Formats: sequence, structure tokens, C-alpha cells
Amino acid sequence: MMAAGLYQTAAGILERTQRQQGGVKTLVYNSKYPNIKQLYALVCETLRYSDVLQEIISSSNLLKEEKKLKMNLAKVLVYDLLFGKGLKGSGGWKATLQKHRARLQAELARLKIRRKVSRNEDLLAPLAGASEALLPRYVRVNPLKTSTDDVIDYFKRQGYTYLGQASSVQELGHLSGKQFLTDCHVPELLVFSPRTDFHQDFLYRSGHIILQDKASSLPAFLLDPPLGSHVIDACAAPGNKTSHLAAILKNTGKIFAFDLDTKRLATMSTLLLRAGVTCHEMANQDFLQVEPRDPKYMSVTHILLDPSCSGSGIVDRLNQLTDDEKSSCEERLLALAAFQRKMLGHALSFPAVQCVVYSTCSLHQQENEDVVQDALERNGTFRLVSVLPSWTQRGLDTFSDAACCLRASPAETLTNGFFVALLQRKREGEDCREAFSMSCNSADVELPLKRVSASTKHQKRKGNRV
Ligand SMILES: C[S@@+](CC[C@H](N)C(=O)[O-])C[C@H]1O[C@@H](n2cnc3c(N)ncnc32)[C@H](O)[C@@H]1O
Repeated sequence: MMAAGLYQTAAGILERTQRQQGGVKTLVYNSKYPNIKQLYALVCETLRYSDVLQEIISSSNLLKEEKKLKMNLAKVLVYDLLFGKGLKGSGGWKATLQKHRARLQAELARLKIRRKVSRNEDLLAPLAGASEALLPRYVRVNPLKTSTDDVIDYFKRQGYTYLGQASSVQELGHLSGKQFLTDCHVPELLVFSPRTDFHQDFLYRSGHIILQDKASSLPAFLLDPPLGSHVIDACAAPGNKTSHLAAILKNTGKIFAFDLDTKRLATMSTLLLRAGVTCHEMANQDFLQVEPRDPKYMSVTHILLDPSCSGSGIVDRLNQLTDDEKSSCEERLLALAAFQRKMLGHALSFPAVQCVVYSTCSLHQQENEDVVQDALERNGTFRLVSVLPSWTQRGLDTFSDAACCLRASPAETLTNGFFVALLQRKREGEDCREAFSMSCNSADVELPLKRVSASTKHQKRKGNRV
């Protein structure tokens, strides 16, 4: 069989593993491809590089320019072109890919610079060697118990040196010893050098500070419900985002917090008590079973949805996957993505809801951009809001509004891997394109109603959210 058959066959196997139609070994063997060893190596290597390939293909716009080329075939071809022994065969896809060779190589080079690596192999574990200990220590001040100024003074008295507000993420990466800064994006966050441990500190044990990664503090910060709002935290336990919402609400209004897991809810109860949260109502309930038209939820205007996900962005869990693990992971991803789509669709169905923030600690497009795109396609009355314009890492370029979303990673944002999207109900008569140009690409950004009416001081504090 010709080499062209090799790529098509490999792409078909990738497709079938995603559809849970078998393990890699079985599918390769059943393919009847004459050179089983060659096919197996190509499929396995493409799977190993899958996330890297996806990023390169997406940032080079390859699929937009080659409309007939599908992602899995693109992955095997780009793998062989950039990381393998070079494309085999002649004509067909080989000629097509050669046209894009320079751009693909440039995207690979850019990715290596971003991740500060020089060898291709180091991209495989972009976070290799990275551990939680290498990320800055983020400390969220809990205004229900204290003030930022008091916390800064406290740490100064403990011998720490306060360097003021950071102007960039890079500055956060240069902290050493007992230095600390105020974060450049989230004003309620203080940032300390890696390995600073406050788990035994009085402020932590008394709920004055919350130890929470910066990325995970983005959903509540971006949702930013006005005082007195009714908010749902759909998957709330162990409650870090619930306590952040309560802090933003200053314990006014109501937070309906749901979770399925009793043990996690028990932990949450302790944490919320410690954090001085009083505006919540916890329920051990499946969010999908919560009736949107129940009069109890008729005033819910804001929903935070942080559902179960693969957790692939969490630094400590970023292990290199073996080939078999990778394929079973693909199967699990499909199931998770289906669940996440249902959850987001359900959140958007609450009659009074105006803003929904969707987040995961996953790196996978299936759990992130794909879920949001699906929700927008099914719910024409919602649009994406472009959040934090100064945030460099945006959603993968998989649909036209994806850049409105945020991604986070240890290499680029000095956080765990994360994804956040903010969906907002359109005003009456607002069409999709209009909404997109206002929300994503224009300096003249449409502000949510509450922000327009907010005081100047309030506006200044929140001004960098959208
Ligand atoms: C990523 S964790 C949430 C973390 C939480 N938002 C925080 O910041 O502390 C996802 C949670 O969703 C819960 N969960 C999963 N399916 C659910 C469902 N159908 N309804 C409500 N909660 C669910 C899980 O038990 C888990 O606690």
C-alpha cells in the first residue's frame, strides 16, 4: 500500500479511538495495513504529540485554508512533517502540506519560545519538571474577614517585602525569597515566590486568606455579580469559588450552591464557615435536576459553572500518558464533554440568567472551546464576552469567537492549566455579529449593565475584566 494510505489509515484509527471503537493496538491490527509496525508507531507518536499538534494546527490556520483536511489527518501529516521522518509518498496531501511547511515550522518555533524549550521532546511534557512548587504562591484576600491593606501590613511585619502592584505576568515570575506583589489582573490576589507555604499561617487558618491558584480565581472575578444578586454555583464543592463569589457580593443576595458529592460538601461547609460566608444555601443535588422555572430560582441572574473535568491542566497531574492510557483518556474525554455540554445548556436555560461563566482545569479543546461553541450554536440568545483583553493566552482558534475565551498555563500565565468563558444574554434586537464585534474586537467594549451604572471607583477596580 502507498504511503498516502498510511496517513489516511492512521487518521481513521485516531478517529475510531475517539469514538471509543477500540484500543490503538486492536484497531491497528484490524486495519490490515501491510506495515503494522510503521502504522502503530505513527499512531502512537501522533497521540503523544496530540496536544502540541493541535496547538500548531490551530495557530497556523491550516484547517481554515485547507477546507478538505480534517483534524486527525492533519495531525498525522503535521506529525510526520515536523517531528517524524518527513512526509512520505508523493503528490496529494504531501504537496499540500509542503505549501504550509514554512508556516507550520514557524508556529513550532514560536511554541518552543513560549514554552521556553529548545528540543521537540521537551514540548511533550511542556510542564515537565514543573510542579506546583514552581508556580508562584497565590493568596486571595478574603474581604469578609479582613482588608488587603491589613494583610499586606501583616506580611510586612512577618519580614516579607512588598513590591507593589505587578505590571505583567513576567514580574510575578521574578519573585524570590520573601518578596510579594499584588497581582496584575486580579486585585484581591497577592503573589509570593514559589514554595512559600502558608498552610500553617494564622491568616489561612482563620479564613482571612484563601490559598487558591490565580486561574481558579478568574471565574468568580469575571462573573462579578452585583451586590444583592441571586447566583448559582452549579458544581460548588469544595467551595473556593463560592467563597470568592460571597466576597464579591459582600454576603448580600443569595448563592445557591449545588454539588453531588457529600464528602466534598462537608469540607465546603467547614471552609465557608471559616471564610465567614453567610449568603449561601448548599444542596446535595444534581444541578441537571434543578428546575430552572422553580420560583426559588426565578431571580437567578448569574451562574458559575465549574463542572467535573479531566483535570489535565493541573500541574501535578500532568504525567506523560502511555499510548494505551492516552486512548482510554480520549474515551473519557468524550463522556466528560457530553456531560459538560448538558450542564452548560442547563445553566443557560434559567429564565432570568444574564451571565454564565464556564470554566475547567482541562487543556482539552473538547472540554473547552467545543463545549462553548456548542452552547452558543444551540442558544442564539447568548454571546461571548471578551474578557481581560490584556490576558495573552486566548481560546484556541477553533471558531470565530473563541478568542473571547481565556486559557491559562504554567508556561504562559504562571498558573495551572485552565479555561474560562463568559457568556452573556444578548439584548433584544442584538444580532450575533454585532454582539461579537462589540464584545471581542472593539476597544469600545460593551459593558454589562451593572458596570455601566457602577461608581467610578468600582469601575476602576473592575475595569480590566472586560
Ligand atoms: C471542578 S469541581 C468544582 C470545584 C469548585 N467549583 C471549587 O472551586 O471549589 C467539580 C465538582 O462538580 C461536582 N459535580 C459533578 N457533577 C455534578 C452535577 N451533575 N451536579 C452538581 N455537581 C456536580 C463534583 O462533585 C465536583 O465537586
